[in-house]
Amino acid sequence: MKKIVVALGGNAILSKDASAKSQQEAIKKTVNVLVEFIKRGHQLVITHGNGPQVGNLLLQQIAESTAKNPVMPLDTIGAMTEGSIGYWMQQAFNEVLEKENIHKKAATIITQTEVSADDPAFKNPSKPIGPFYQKEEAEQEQKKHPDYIFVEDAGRGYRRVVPSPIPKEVVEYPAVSAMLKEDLIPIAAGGGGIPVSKDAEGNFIGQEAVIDKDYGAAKLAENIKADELIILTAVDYVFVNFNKPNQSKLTNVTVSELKHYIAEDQFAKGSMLPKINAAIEFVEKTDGKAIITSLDNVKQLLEKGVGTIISK
Ligand SMILES: Nc1ncnc2c1ncn2[C@@H]1O[C@H](COP(=O)(O)OP(=O)(O)O)[C@@H](O)[C@H]1O
Ligand SMILES: NC(=O)OP(=O)(O)O
Repeated sequence: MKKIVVALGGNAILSKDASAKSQQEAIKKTVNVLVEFIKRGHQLVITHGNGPQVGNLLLQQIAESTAKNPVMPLDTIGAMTEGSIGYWMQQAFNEVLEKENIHKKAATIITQTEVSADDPAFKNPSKPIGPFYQKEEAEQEQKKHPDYIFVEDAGRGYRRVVPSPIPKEVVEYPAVSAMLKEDLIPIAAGGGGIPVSKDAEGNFIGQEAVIDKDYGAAKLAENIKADELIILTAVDYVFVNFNKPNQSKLTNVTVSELKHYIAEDQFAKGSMLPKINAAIEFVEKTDGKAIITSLDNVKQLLEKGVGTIISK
């Protein structure tokens, strides 16, 4: 039995259609795969992204806001998406667990993640949120919101970027550990957790930011002393020379080999690099392993250890 934190990428929740129904359907498919970990006796903690959802909800709020019904700050919108995605996920899990006759329950913890108020990320927004825009659409949006920053996102279009500070600690990690002791399945640190930092009195205050869920998952895995961090995305393996004729997959790789590949610029900044950095962070700080693979490959991973496996 292993204690495993799984970080779910965008395709596990959202395809092209952002309706609630469509996201719930995608989550049901995802959960049908994740239940394989439970069937094999592992303890599972689920973390998920919220980049599209947090940006979409903010746009909805801006469109309908009035003085009496103001737009919420990003930390609060982050909490709302942790709630909505967590709700979809726990409902899907509990349905599958019941069907499979497994006497366990999943539940969501609205999780805060402590960050430093003077993290340099606040002056250098890098986390893409919300929808993709064509170049002309992004220019129109920029005119409407002169303070926003739009960047090209890994060849997929333009997106707004917001600050994404590095997690220092997942505030509610003891609640996650307590749930595991009770044989429950926690859904926690969704969207990396709500970014908070301490004020002069030592009280937490929300920050206008969105944490990278892979960094949030790595910190949670470290905090709860997990055996494995599994980052599920759209590719079965991490590759060197990705999308080039000499592309080759990484199966078993060490942290020092990965650092060498980072120096060669092998991993795209807005997509694979944060996953690699999160994996390195977890492996360096613990005795655990990190795995990067796809949701489609989970059975192969469980049966044959197929995927990119990162160790010290
Ligand atoms: N070296 C690489 N090896 C594998 N995939 C890479 C590499 N560089 C960039 N990628 C891309 O990164 C993507 C994963 O990042 P992203 O789509 O942002 O993740 P998420 O699943 O969290 O939404 C992969 O699907 C792939 O297209
Ligand atoms: N918070 C976060 O990293 O979300 P995405 O993975 O959806 O971008």
